[in-house]
Amino acid sequence: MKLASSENIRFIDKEIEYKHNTPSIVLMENAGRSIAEKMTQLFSKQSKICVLVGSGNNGGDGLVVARHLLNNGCQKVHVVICSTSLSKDGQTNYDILKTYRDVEIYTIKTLEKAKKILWSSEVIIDSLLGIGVNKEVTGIYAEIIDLINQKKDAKVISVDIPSGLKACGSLSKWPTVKADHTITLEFPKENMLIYPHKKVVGKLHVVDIGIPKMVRDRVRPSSYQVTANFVKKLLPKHREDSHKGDYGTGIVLGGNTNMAGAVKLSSLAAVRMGIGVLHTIVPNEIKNTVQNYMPENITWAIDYSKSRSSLNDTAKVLTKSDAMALGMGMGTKSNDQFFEKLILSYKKPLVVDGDGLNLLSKLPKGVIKSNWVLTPHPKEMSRLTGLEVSDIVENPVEVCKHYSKQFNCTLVLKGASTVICSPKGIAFINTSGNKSLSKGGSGDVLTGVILSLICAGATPLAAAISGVYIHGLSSDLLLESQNYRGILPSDVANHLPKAINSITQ
Ligand SMILES: NC(=O)C1=CN([C@@H]2O[C@H](COP(=O)(O)OP(=O)(O)OC[C@H]3O[C@@H](n4cnc5c(N)ncnc54)[C@H](OP(=O)(O)O)[C@@H]3O)[C@@H](O)[C@H]2O)[C@@H](O)CC1
Ligand SMILES: Nc1ncnc2c1ncn2[C@@H]1O[C@H](COP(=O)(O)OP(=O)(O)O)[C@@H](O)[C@H]1O
Ligand SMILES: [K+]
Repeated sequence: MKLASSENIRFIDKEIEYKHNTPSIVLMENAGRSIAEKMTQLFSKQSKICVLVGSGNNGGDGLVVARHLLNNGCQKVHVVICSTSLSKDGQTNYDILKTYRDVEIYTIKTLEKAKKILWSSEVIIDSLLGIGVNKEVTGIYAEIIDLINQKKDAKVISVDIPSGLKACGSLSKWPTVKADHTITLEFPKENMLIYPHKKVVGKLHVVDIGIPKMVRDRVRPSSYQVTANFVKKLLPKHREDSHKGDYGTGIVLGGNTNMAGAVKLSSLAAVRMGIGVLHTIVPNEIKNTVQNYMPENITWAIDYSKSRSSLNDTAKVLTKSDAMALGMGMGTKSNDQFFEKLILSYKKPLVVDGDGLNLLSKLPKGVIKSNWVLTPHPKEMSRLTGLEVSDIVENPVEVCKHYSKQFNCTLVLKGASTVICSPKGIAFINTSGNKSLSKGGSGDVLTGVILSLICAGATPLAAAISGVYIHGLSSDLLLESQNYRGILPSDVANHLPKAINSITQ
C-alpha cells in the first residue's frame, strides 16, 4: 500500500485542481464529510465536542467536520479558532459555519478560555496542524497541545495527522498531540506506521476523499506498507510436481564455541520455510550439537583461524549453493580474514546478519554487492554507518533509504517496526510482529526465512520484504493463543507454515 509524503499530497491537490478542474474546496468538503462520518462510529452524538482549528487547511477540514457533526445530530459542538487568520477555504467554511445556530464558535484570545472549553469536553477534535507543519511548534499551539495531552479523560481524534507530527522524517522535539484516533485522508503517511512516531497516532483510520483512481495511480511514493496481498504476490510459486532442486540449496554459516543456538535457529527457520537442501557450516567444536539438532540439515566443520583450508574443505558446497546466510553467532575474534576471503569469493546472494555485520563494519563498504541483504538492528547499523543509535531509531526510514542506496544492496533495518529498503532507496515498512520477538534469537530466525525464500527463487529484495512480514505474522498468530513472554524464537520458526497458510489460502 502506498504511503504518502507531504509532497505526494501537494501533487494530488495540484492534479485535482489544475488537470481535473476541481476547486480545492471540493476536496476539503469531501474530507470533512468523510471524517465526520467516521467519527459517528467513535463517540455518541450526546458527547460534548470541542473542535480546535488552526490556520491552514487542516483547520479548514475541522470546520467542515464541525458542520457535518451538527448535520448528523451532534448537539454540543464548540469550535475554538486558535489562529488570527484562516486559509482561503478555511475562511469560506468559517463563513458557512457561523450561520448555523447550534454551534458555539470562539476565537481564542487567552489560553484560559480555551482551557475552560477543553476541560469540560468529552471529545477533542484536533485540526490545529496537518501535513503542512514546517517549523518548530511553539507559542499558543504548543500550549494547547500540552493541554490536550494533559487531559486524560477525553477522546482525542486528530484530523489527518496528530498536530505537530511530520508526515515523514525524523522525530520532532516539539510538542505533538497524542491522539486516541487519527483519521487520515486517502493514504497513510509514512511516519504513522513507524515507531517512535506511531505512538502518537492511536488507532489509524484511512478515509476516502474522492481522489480519482487515475490520480492515485500517478502518485509515486518513496515508501510502501507491506501487506499480506503484496507478500502473496512476491512468494515463489511451488508446483505439485516439484523436486527439492526447485527450492534451492542454501548455506547457513556461523556459530562459535558458546554460540551454537544462532545457527540452529536460522537452520530451523530455513527448513520450516521450505528450503530444498540446507548445509550448515560451523566450527568443529559445535558440529555435533548442530548436526543433532535436526536431521534435515547437512553439517560441515571449519576452523575460522585457518581460512585457506576451511574454504578449500567447503569449496564444493559453496559452489553448489544458491545463497548463503552468514554471521549468526560467529563472534568477531580471529575470523576476520576468513570472513573477508569468503565474502570476496562468494558470488551468489548473501544474507549478512549478526557478527557478520560487525565484521563487515571494519571493511570498506565497496565490498558489498547488490545481491546482498544486510539485516542490522540499530546497534549493528550504528557500527556499519558510524551514526549514533539515537539518530537511527529517531529516523529509521530516511536512514535506511540513504544507506541502502549508498551500500547498493537490500537493507533490513530491524526494530519494533522494520524498514526494508531496495538498493534504489525505496522503503517498505513492515507492521506485522509484536513484542514476543524482543528476545535473543528472533533475528536468527528471520535470517533463515530470508535465505530460504532466496533459494526458492525470490529476488533478495522480495525475500527480505516477504520474509520480514511472514516472520512477524508467525509471532502474531502465536500471540492469539499465548502470552508474548513465553513465545520462543523456535516457536516462531515452527509456526512459519501456519503463517504462510494464512497468506496463501
Ligand atoms: N489531498 C489531501 O490530502 C487534502 C488535505 N487537506 C487538508 O489540508 C491539510 C494541509 O493543509 P496546509 O497545507 O494548509 O497545512 P496545515 O498543516 O493545515 O497548516 C499549515 C499552516 O500552518 C502554519 N504552520 C506550519 N507549521 C507551524 C507551526 N509549527 N506553528 C504554527 N504554524 C505553523 C503554516 O504557516 P506558514 O508556513 O505560513 O508560516 C500554514 O499556515 C492536510 O493535513 C489536510 O488536513 C484537505 O483540506 C484537502 C485535500
Ligand atoms: N516489539 C517488537 N515488535 C515487532 N518485532 C520485533 C519487536 N522486537 C523485536 N522484533 C523483531 O525481532 C527481531 C530481533 O532481531 P535481533 O535483535 O537481531 O535478534 P537476535 O540477534 O538476538 O537474533 C527483528 O526481526 C525485530 O524486528
Ligand atoms: K491535525
